[in-house]
Amino acid sequence: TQSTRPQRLLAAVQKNATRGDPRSVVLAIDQFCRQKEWAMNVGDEKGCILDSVVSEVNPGAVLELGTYCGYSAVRIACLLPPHGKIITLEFNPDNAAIARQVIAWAGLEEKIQLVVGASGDWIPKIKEQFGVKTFDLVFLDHWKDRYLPDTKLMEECGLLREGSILLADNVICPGTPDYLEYIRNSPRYKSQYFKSHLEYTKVEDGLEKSVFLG
Ligand SMILES: CCCNc1ncnc2c1ncn2[C@@H]1O[C@H](/C=C/CNC(=O)c2cc(-c3ccc(F)cc3)cc(O)c2O)[C@@H](O)[C@H]1O
Ligand SMILES: [Mg+2]
Repeated sequence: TQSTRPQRLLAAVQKNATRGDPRSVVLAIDQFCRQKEWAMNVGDEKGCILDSVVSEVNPGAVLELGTYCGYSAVRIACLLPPHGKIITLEFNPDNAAIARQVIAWAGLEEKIQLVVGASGDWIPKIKEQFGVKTFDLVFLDHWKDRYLPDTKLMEECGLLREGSILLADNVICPGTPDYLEYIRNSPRYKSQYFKSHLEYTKVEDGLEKSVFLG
């Protein structure tokens, strides 16, 4: 039977990356996506911007919406401080199964909590289920029309504190117009656009970094 792209991406990690070496996993995925098949990972160029934001925030608690194959969860997790953790939500069980194996190959199972389910269902339950008070950093990379409703839900559920950082992928391509309009005009956020390119291409895209002001 025909394999899926996530399955072929995982095979490339297992073939080309060193077990327990997260940076070799990131490199193997980027090389696979550049040389073999494009896939919707945040990628190496926007990944460097993600790295700089993670390093600056030095987060103890990170939430990621949309794990896909685990590329950004691995990239974030290898920059976390010793007790830092990332909770990543993925509602497609096939993608979650691949991501779990990518995360295991990187040796980051202790730092990354992969939860299979929809963000809308899980955001209201995170506090009680995972003993998280608020998130220092949220990385949004799931369906683009869900960035805004999920941001409002995170506000309502008290998951954001003064100084929490939201970092959103794809605000240009595919685009998240309603989210951008809200976040850039809300007095409760201070936003900054980081111009870059769609992963593995020359097409414009970028990340929007927003600080919640409380
Ligand atoms: C109930 C839906 C909302 N809640 C959700 N909760 C948990 N996981 C969710 C999710 N939505 C989607 N997901 C998962 O995130 C992933 C989806 C990500 C969507 N991303 C994109 O569409 C995307 C698309 C592009 C893209 C850009 C240009 C192009 F020509 C083609 C594609 C580039 C990107 O960087 C992208 O992130 C999947 O694994 C999906 O199962
Ligand atoms: Mg993306």
